[in-house]
Amino acid sequence: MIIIDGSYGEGGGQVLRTSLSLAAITGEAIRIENIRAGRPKPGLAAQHLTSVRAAAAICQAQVRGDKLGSTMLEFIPSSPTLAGQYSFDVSAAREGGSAGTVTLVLQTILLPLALAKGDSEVTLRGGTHVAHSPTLSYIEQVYLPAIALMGIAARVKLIAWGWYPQGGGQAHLRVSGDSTLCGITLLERGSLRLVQGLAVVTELPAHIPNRMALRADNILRENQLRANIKPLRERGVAPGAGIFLLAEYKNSLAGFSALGRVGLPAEKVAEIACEELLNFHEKVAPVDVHLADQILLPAALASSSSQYRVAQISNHLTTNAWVIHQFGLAEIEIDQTNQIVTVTPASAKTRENST
Ligand SMILES: Nc1ncnc2c1ncn2[C@@H]1O[C@H](COP(=O)(O)OP(=O)(O)OP(=O)(O)O)[C@@H](O)[C@H]1O
Repeated sequence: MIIIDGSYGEGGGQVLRTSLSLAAITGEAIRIENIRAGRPKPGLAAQHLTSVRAAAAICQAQVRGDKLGSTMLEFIPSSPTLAGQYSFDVSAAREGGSAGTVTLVLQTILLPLALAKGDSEVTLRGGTHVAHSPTLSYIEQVYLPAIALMGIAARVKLIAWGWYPQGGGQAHLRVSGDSTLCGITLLERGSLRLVQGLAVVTELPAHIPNRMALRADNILRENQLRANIKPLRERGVAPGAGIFLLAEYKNSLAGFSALGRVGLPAEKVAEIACEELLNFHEKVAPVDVHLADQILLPAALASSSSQYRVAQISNHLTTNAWVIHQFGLAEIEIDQTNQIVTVTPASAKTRENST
């Protein structure tokens, strides 16, 4: 049994989710202790518990400690990952519901399903655009295209917007199985072609997306960036607002978002997302700070090495590298000076040595 200290490094939910994905993929039994010890409310929250349940469903795992607030989890897979049709609801994990994000549940099971025999379809309910996590727009426009380059064919569709605090969103994921993962080299991003954007509201007046779009458009043009920002007003289960910007470089994609809340002017929401994008654009790296930690797992499981330059080395990145190391799957070198991540999967290393 592999024992993981959930308080290591970032000490958040990602230690748990990466461990769950790797347990499902390798069939290794795991125990995670001190879950989310680095957070003000440690232990499993609704999103984490749903991730545990989703991972357990796909590899028929026996689980101990799977309840809200639990700081210890044992997870013993009893079958290789089974492709199929699944449905998971984050709000069902807590009485009174939850807007916990579906995107992190999606990331927990996506790789195991891509490596399983056969195709899968997953319906996910909960938050779709929630702070401190990838939005579903980011998953669709940045994460999935990046891992497509590594051999994973998956598509996601937004069925209903889910914002904090009500949640109630829905997404549908299709994953092709039997994938063979290959490494990625992303050192130069090339020139910026266009910034695509969506300024969206549900159950709020049309002037809000229009003002977000106009402000973003003005800021980006003042900075000599070509932009195409569309305002969108949609129906939803509750009011919500946000802006999602996609920077399309010749060799890479990067995503930036900001969410509205009561009291925050529409223009300010646009400014927050634009500022993030402009900070990234000032640098030369092709991989944004969030994608940097998210592509580490497919890179570690690939049949060849990867190398990518990141805009920032985060605690999430170094912590995820540590978790992967606990499973002995890859050598990961993070060059702090040049901000380059080099991943040599154990399988690629064995092959290199034998040739
Ligand atoms: N704006 C964003 N765009 C894309 N990805 C994001 C964004 N913000 C955070 N992420 C990603 O979301 C993940 C968050 O992991 P983290 O462990 O902090 O999450 P969590 O389970 O919500 O936990 P916790 O409540 O423990 O912080 C990381 O992979 C990070 O890169």
